[in-house]
Amino acid sequence: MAPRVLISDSLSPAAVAIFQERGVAVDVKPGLDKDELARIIGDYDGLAIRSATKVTAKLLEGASRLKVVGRAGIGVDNVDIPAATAKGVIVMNTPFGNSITTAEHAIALMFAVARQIPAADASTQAGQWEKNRFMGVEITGKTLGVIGCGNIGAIVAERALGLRMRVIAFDPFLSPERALDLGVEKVELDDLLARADFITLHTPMTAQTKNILSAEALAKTRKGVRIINCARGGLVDEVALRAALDSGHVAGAGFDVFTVEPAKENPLFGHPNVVCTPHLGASTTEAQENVALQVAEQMSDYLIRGAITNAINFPSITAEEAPKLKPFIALAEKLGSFAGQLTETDIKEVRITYEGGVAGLKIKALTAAAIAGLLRPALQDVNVVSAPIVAKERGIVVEETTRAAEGDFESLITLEVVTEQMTRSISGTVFHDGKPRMVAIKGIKVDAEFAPSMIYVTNEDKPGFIGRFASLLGNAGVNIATFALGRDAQGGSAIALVEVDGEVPADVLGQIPALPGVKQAKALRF
Ligand SMILES: NC(=O)C1=CN([C@@H]2O[C@H](COP(=O)(O)OP(=O)(O)OC[C@H]3O[C@@H](n4cnc5c(N)ncnc54)[C@H](O)[C@@H]3O)[C@@H](O)[C@H]2O)C=CC1
Ligand SMILES: O=C(O)CCC(=O)C(=O)O
Repeated sequence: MAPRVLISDSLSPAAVAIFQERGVAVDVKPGLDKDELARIIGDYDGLAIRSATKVTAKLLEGASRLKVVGRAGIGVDNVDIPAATAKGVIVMNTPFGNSITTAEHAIALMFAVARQIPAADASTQAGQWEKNRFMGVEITGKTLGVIGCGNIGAIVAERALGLRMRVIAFDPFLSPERALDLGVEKVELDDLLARADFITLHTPMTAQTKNILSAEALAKTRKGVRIINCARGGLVDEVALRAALDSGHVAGAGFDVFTVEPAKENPLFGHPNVVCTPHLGASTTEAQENVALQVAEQMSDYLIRGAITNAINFPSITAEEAPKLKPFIALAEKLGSFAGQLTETDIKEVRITYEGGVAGLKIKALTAAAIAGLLRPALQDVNVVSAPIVAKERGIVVEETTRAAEGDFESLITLEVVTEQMTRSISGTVFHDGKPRMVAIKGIKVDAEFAPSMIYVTNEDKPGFIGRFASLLGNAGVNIATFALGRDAQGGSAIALVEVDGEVPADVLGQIPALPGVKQAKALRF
């Protein structure tokens, strides 16, 4: 069945065409209320949104088929990422498609505030011709303080330099080299507050940036400063800003984003030196076409081919990598599953070694698959997206090593699982037939495929075991499909991996350890 996507916000129609071209069924239902959306979300594999749809933990509860949320835009603060991750839903955005447009909006607001253009327009069109009321300021030669100098902040900085402004930037992650390249001066926040004639915000909304322009920070700004916010409501304390505007300390503000949106009322509304737009930063035909095309391409690539681009909660996998990675993802998950089915105590550490060709693939995705397989016998709901977080929450240390091929295999994955009692290890590879195989357990060589129903036996390498074991299964009507054996030395420790048809009855499994020399017998399912 073709994957099905719901577009729940206003997206350019270009997205629909892309989904359909790629074989994804698509329904367009912008403006649903949260109950209506909750009622139908269970029918969809993908959800394409802008900023209006709120993807909450509650909505995700009913999203039984959902695999991907695609944000046609940058900020994903309307998506509960931890809840999506816990549910195994990939969240992707389009990090560049609307940056130029949003930067241009910030510059537009800066001019609008500097020259009070909206108020002057309203007055002129009302026939008032108030030439003396509107005295602006030049921006040439003024200092622009950019808070957050990433994609959009950097474009704003470039444009502002072109307008002959001086640009200073506060961004803890801006390297001195990048600052030099851009021609901006990297400064501390207090320095920026003290020096800037205009301040423009371009950070995401995080615990660190929330209220970054608090009452206290606003008090450190220059008298006559003008503040532009095209990033997120809540970066600036709106009540404190209104007070600073009323007192005349802040000369003007241009706001596109508000703490509560849609903003039907707001402390800033009604002040003569405030210019507001209804979150229009990304609203140009060009940007909307860019983000709609990009999100539809990314979501289709994931749903049809397993390629992951611009995911917030999973490493990227290109369309070329996806088919190469797929059999190794299956291998990693099955190796994890083998160890997980045998492990009954708390896991302390997981070490995964990637040797040869597989070491050149996206090992983060492989590790996530191995951990998902490992934890699933204990936690049914864990999946490739949520596994790394679940492991972290449980204090499991995960160590990855990559190296050149050392043994007989072009590619080899070895998983070691450390518990209080023991370290368990299993190695596997993928042969040219694309099927994952176990090639060593506890360092003992074997050659076995993963089958739906298997029995794993560890025993002493003594004559007679195979006959007695086969008779026990035969007498119980359990048919052996394949039988793989391995041992570390003649008369030493041996293992058997036996594929059987159908489930192994519990009473039959219970009789195996009573056979002479048998140490352990476990039924495994893959
Ligand atoms: N008004 C609108 O319609 C739009 C708003 N946006 C908003 O703009 C924001 C920025 O977008 P991009 O530039 O593409 O993101 P980006 O990730 O490229 O840049 C964000 C920058 O903020 C910096 N930053 C993070 N924490 C900081 C802190 N505590 N102090 C100072 N700087 C900090 C980062 O180092 C980074 O350089 C988005 O998160 C989104 O919320 C984006 C597009 C449209
Ligand atoms: O989709 C929109 O109109 C808002 C864009 C935005 O805020 C973002 O991309 O972060």
